[in-house]
Amino acid sequence: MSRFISRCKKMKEMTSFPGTHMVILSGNRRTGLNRVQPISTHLNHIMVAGSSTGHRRRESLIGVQERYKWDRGGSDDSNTHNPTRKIRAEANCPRCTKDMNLFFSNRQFPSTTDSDCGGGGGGGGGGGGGSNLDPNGGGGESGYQAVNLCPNCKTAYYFRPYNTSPLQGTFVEIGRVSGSNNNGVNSKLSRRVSHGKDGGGNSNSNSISNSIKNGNGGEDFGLKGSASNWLEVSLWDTLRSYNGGNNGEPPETWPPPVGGGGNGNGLAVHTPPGPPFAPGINVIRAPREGGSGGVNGEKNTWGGSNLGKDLPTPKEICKGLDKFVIGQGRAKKVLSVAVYNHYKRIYHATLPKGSGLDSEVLDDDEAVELEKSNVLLMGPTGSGKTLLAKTLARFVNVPFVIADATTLTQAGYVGEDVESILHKLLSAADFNVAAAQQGIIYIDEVDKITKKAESLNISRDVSGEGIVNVPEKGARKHPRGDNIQMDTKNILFICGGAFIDLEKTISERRQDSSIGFGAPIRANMRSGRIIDSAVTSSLLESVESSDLIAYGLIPEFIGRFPILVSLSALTEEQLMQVFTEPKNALGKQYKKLFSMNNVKLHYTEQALRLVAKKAMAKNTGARGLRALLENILTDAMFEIPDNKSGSDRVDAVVVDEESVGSLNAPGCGGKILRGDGALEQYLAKTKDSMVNVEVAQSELQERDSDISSRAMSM
Ligand SMILES: Nc1ncnc2c1ncn2[C@@H]1O[C@H](COP(=O)(O)OP(=O)(O)OP(=O)(O)O)[C@@H](O)[C@H]1O
Repeated sequence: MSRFISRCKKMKEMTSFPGTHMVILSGNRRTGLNRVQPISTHLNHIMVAGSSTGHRRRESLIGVQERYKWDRGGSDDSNTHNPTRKIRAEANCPRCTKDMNLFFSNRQFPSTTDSDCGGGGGGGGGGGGGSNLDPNGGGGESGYQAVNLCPNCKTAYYFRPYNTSPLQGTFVEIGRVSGSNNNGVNSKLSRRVSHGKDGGGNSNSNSISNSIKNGNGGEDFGLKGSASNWLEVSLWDTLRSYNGGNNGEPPETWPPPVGGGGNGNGLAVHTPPGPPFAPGINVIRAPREGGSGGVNGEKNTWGGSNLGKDLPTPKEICKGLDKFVIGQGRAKKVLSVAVYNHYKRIYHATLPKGSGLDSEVLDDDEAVELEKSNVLLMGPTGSGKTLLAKTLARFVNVPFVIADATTLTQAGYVGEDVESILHKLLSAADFNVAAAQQGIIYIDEVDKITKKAESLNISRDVSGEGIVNVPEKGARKHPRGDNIQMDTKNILFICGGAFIDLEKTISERRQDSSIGFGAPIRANMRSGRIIDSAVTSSLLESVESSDLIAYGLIPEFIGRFPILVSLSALTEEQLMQVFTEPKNALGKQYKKLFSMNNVKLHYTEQALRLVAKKAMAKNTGARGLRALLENILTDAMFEIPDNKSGSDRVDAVVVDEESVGSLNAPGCGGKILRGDGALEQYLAKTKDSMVNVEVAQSELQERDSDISSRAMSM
């Protein structure tokens, strides 16, 4: 019981942490020390230097200036009509979310929103950098005045603000520093950006600045004017256009959005990969190296709430699922809505209140906090629970991992624990913490752990809310190792289980309906007869939390899963469809495998039906199909790689009824056809024999009718 409770509580813990992901700063200009309202783990704290409004403010900021040794560039604090404020914000790195200092000046802020903004402008050093980067000696037009380097993941950014309250702007990722030189931008980075003219000062930084400015054939595409269009690249539109000829399903590998990579400007425009950035914050990613993966080989485009308004609608998601999953119409619908709502909720939480950006939300609703809705899938083995969860993750382009509830342990036991599952998720996200924090974790076999519950031993506070420290190296106990903090608030948990005989528990609850539905089921149960699968499905559709508690799951755990979805066992017809129809159909997979040896693979319809019947008899659903097919084809797969020629060459492998055998006995396996044109000859022959069978049958019918008419006339 204790281990079970503990496991459940861990899951509960993981599903309940709150967290903040906002990237918007709100400044309080009157104090001169702008602090972020409690909204951001990404931009935590802001300080402003240089002011036109009084000594108190200036004094309070001197310390800040000295502390960070800001280069004042071309600004003149005494020029009260044209002041430039230099700003340091404590932020979280858009890539790894760890703390970093963000330096910039206000000189690019629009005057309408910031009346004391003016010309001039210098820059500050960021992270490990620290120099005036304005190529025009501090008064240039680029708007990039400082390199900000994340001390943790060594990613270098420019930050270009365009509004102060709330602070909004653009992170421009310059690249990532490899090696151990943290003192600014190292040679790798400088090589990548070395096209610019040297404006003096720190040469690396200057060339970075200039390369961004001049990267597009010397034109300043530097995030003014056209930049806003440039930044409004829609990931989903990109996806759609990318998939123009691909029927709208998600790509195997997500493409860099339009404008990235090869557009000549040396930068890829990406929706940020991780934290749910509000519309006011953009991230422009550095170009990929080698054409795939991120700068360090990692995937650098993630979706989730970053899709914003381009998040596919439930109908679009459902339509996409249809391409991969046979049947399960109701489950697809419920899941599409759940996933859509999940990421919509995260996206809306990032919108600055009262900014007008969240205009769809009525004022009265602003105080309403939306809770996460994790999903519990109930259905027999091989009905598509895991497949649905995996395909959903693919559609919204978030990292996905599968864990097994039976191996979930409390710390100290052998097996997986919360930290290792989260580490897996991090790994699936290429260690992009922010992306992992929006990933999907599928926990299989949650029904199995109920029976193992032994005694109550709670090692963690069940209502515990906070951040999970995930050891960087993935080991569970890693006292001296570095930890990566992960907030589980926005991780979507989908749990699955077969819940064998749950229908009986449901039917017991419904026993008050002594006439109609409940009665025949109880009669069946009393007589020990198997409940018809259609009746089972209907019962499971009416499952309630109380049924699951009666079944053995603990209430606290069930409480975390407001969305209950049942899946039905696939019918024979649907199992046949699984062979041929889905995008990644089993039949197609084996055909591909054989084609790699230049061998054709042919299944007859009767053979597939027989395989489906066998899977039904074994109660393994679609999961059993692969094992059956594998058995049938093993000998052929053993044979075909030995390359032969002429009449010995394997032309094709045919799977017919004989290959499959009978319900209880194996068949002879795939038939190997040798020699050129062997398959055509086989098909012609079987067509002939099928025609012959049809002729024989019609002759038989004629004879029968002849006999009956003769009988009538007698
Ligand atoms: N509805 C379906 N449509 C298409 N393929 C399916 C479907 N259900 C299962 N499959 C196939 O069967 C395999 C196993 O399915 P899946 O892992 O999703 O089953 P499950 O319901 O999660 O089973 P288990 O409870 O045993 O984990 C998948 O790889 C998939 O190819």
